[in-house]
Parts: sequence; C-alpha cells; structure tokens
Amino acid sequence: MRYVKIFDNIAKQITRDGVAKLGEGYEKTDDVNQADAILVRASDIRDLDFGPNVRCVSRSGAGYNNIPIERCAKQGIVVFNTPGGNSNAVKELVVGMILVNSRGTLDGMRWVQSNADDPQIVKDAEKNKKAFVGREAIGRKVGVVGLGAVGSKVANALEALGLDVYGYDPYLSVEHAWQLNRNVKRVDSMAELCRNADYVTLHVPSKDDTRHMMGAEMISLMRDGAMLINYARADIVDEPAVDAALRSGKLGRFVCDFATPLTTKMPNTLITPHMGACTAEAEANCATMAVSQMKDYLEQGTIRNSVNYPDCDMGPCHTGGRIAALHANVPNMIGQISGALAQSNANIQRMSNEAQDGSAYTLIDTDQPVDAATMEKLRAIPGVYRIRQIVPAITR
Ligand SMILES: NC(=O)c1ccc[n+]([C@@H]2O[C@H](COP(=O)([O-])OP(=O)(O)OC[C@H]3O[C@@H](n4cnc5c(N)ncnc54)[C@H](O)[C@@H]3O)[C@@H](O)[C@H]2O)c1
Ligand SMILES: O=C(O)CC[C@@H](O)C(=O)O
Repeated sequence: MRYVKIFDNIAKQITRDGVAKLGEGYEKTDDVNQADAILVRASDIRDLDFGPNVRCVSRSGAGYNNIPIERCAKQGIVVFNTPGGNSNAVKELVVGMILVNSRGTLDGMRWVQSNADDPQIVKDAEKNKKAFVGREAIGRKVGVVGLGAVGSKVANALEALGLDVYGYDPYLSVEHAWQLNRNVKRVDSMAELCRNADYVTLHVPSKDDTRHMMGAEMISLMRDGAMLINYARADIVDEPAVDAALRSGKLGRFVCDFATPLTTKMPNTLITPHMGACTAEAEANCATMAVSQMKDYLEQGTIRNSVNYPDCDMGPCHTGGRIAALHANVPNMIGQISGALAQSNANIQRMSNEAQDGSAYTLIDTDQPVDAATMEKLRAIPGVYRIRQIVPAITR
C-alpha cells in the first residue's frame, strides 16, 4: 500500500462523484511521516518537515512558490506541478476583466444597487448612464508579460478581439512559441512592452527576477489612465508604487487576484480572492494531472512536469528491475553508479540520465533485481540524494 497526504480541497476532485481516483494500492493518510507522496494545492508547506518516506510532492496548479523546491531536491523529493491544467480558466477571467473594467460596468452596477428602491428607476437609469461611459478595447495596445500556458492563451484571445498585442518573455518555450498567434509582437524588454500600453497583464511565476518587476518605472511608461492586471502572484507588483499610481491617476484601474492589506485599500481596484483557477474544469484537470504524475513516478520512476528535477520517461519497466537515482549534477556519478552495478549480479539493459541545474536523475533497467548489498553501495555514493529499486512489487 502507498500512502498519500492530501492538503487543501483537492480531495473533492479526487473523489468526485464518489469515485476514488487515487486507485487501487493507494490510501489517504493524515500523517506526513507515513506518507509516500503529498498532494497539495495552494497550502503553504514551505516549512513542512517532510519526514522520511515522502518521495514526491504533486502540486495541483501552476505556481509552486508554496513549496520548498530546493530543499526537496536535496532530500530526493521530486516536486511536480500541472502546467496548463488551469490556463483556460485564468484566460477567460482575465479577458472578461479587461472588457468589464474598460467600461463603467462596476460603477453602473453599484448605481443600480443603491437606487433599487427608486420608483422612477427606469427613467433615472437613462438619465444617469452618461456617468458610466467607458472605452472600447479594440485597437488598443496590451502588453502580456510571460507567454507560457496562461499568457500565450491571453495574448491570442486578446488578438482575436482586435487588440494590438505585445508579449515579453525572455525564456519563451518552443511549445508556447508555436501556440502564439503570429500577430502577437514579441519585444525584448519590459520597457518596450509598457511604453504607451493601455493595458499590461502579468503571467509570470514568482521568483527572484520577477518579484516587483512591475513598479514605478514601468508604470510611468504606460499611457495615462492605463489598466494593470495581475493574475500571477501578489509579489510581482510593487504594491506601494501601484497604490501611488492609482492615487495620482497615472493608472486608471488595477485588477488583481490577491487580497492583501494594501490592495484592499487601493482606489479604482477590483480584487478577486485568488480565484483565477476556480472552475470545475480547471480543478478537475489539475487534480487528475497531479495524481497521474504522482503515480507514474511512484510506480515507474517516470518524471513528467517536475519543477526541481529533469523530465525522464522510460515507460513501464519490462526487465528484472529498475534503479531510480536522484543525485547531484556533478561529474562521474554515472561512472560510480554503473561501476557499483558492474560488481553486482545485475546487468544493465537500458539507461537514461537527465540533468537540470543542480539536480540529475538516472534510471537504469537491469536484467534481474539488484541485491541489497549493492543497493547499500549505491546509496553510499557521495552526491546520491536518494536511490530506490523498482521491481514489479512495491519497494522502498
Ligand atoms: N490566479 C491564479 O489562480 C493562477 C492560475 C494559474 C497560474 N497562476 C500564476 O501564473 C503564473 C503563470 O502560469 P502559467 O501556467 O502560464 O505558467 P508557465 O510556466 O506556463 O508560464 C510562465 C511564463 O513566464 C515566463 N517567464 C519566466 N520568467 C520571466 C521573466 N522574468 N520575464 C518574462 N517572462 C518570464 C516563462 O518563460 C514562461 O513562459 C504561475 O506561475 C502562477 O504563479 C495564477
Ligand atoms: O489552486 C489554486 O486555486 C490557485 C492556483 C494558481 O494560483 C496556480 O498557480 O495554478
């Protein structure tokens, strides 16, 4: 039996319609020390003590700034996310927000609500609507920061609506480049993207080089009265700078998904409670991806969509056994691992080694199971974070 500790309300998706999607051979546990795997959504587990057994953490969602991915890598814990699983949900909300907030919609709605008891409401509505004149988005310049799963969809959707779309992403993947509409203009700097922009929408992960990337300097380049949209992470914007720009009128509107002590006090701001991914479809997509990635890793050693180890997929093991080694990305690891195996009873049939930043992963299929003494030798190689043998039965 394998045990899974589940944080957040992912459980609802996993047991949707009463069908346990963890499947045979898996049970939920409340005890992290018993868990082989963790499933998490937005809970902050940066300070969690992962205990001795946890082999992977699967995040149902895109952002992973709630997980200590470097500490996990060194403990031999693979962290997964579910890229793209919720991107359509975010795209639909962002596009809707841009259109709704370009008009006097919200002020108009408030006016109607506060005049609900007016017996002359039909006449007065016609008289008062001139106070809520908005603008059309068509033809206006919009800058999309980050052209990944969400940003590329947002850019394409806005282009289809007739906006003049610019995108900035120095690390754009080939996959997402293929998905981008050819009319989306790519620029090489944030400054070029922000210059004279009527709208800027943020779709980058929270990390050192994106934190506060939208501050006073970039805002000063935007058109007076522009709209800033943040459905990425709260810390991508420099909040005091946004607050000052809203108060001076430099920014006309701020739309964001993050209620913080300061955003909730800002003028001309519309805040949603981190609900960009809150659709039944996105929640089910992400939960399904998170579970299947977790199971493929535990059962076959397959790594897909990891944020702290390289992807590696040799399919199911058809030989006598499979060694899965998580180790530091340093010279001579493969030499040492294959050297120890050469002295054992087992013969290497197939192998794959992938490295990414400081971490590396080696999968080796052997003709027969490797004996316990050799496993101990492999475990003792300096730089090996974790090693296990996968044979048809579950092994630790
Ligand atoms: N509000 C929500 O509910 C919600 C939902 C999904 C994602 N998000 C947030 O949005 C982020 C993006 O999601 P995604 O699914 O598109 O992720 P993604 O990984 O597919 O895309 C992120 C893109 O940002 C780019 N990027 C990285 N650093 C950059 C930089 N310095 N400048 C410009 N571009 C940079 C990457 O190259 C990548 O293309 C997530 O990390 C998450 O924080 C929020
Ligand atoms: O789980 C959520 O609701 C938030 C998800 C979102 O922020 C993400 O990064 O995917």
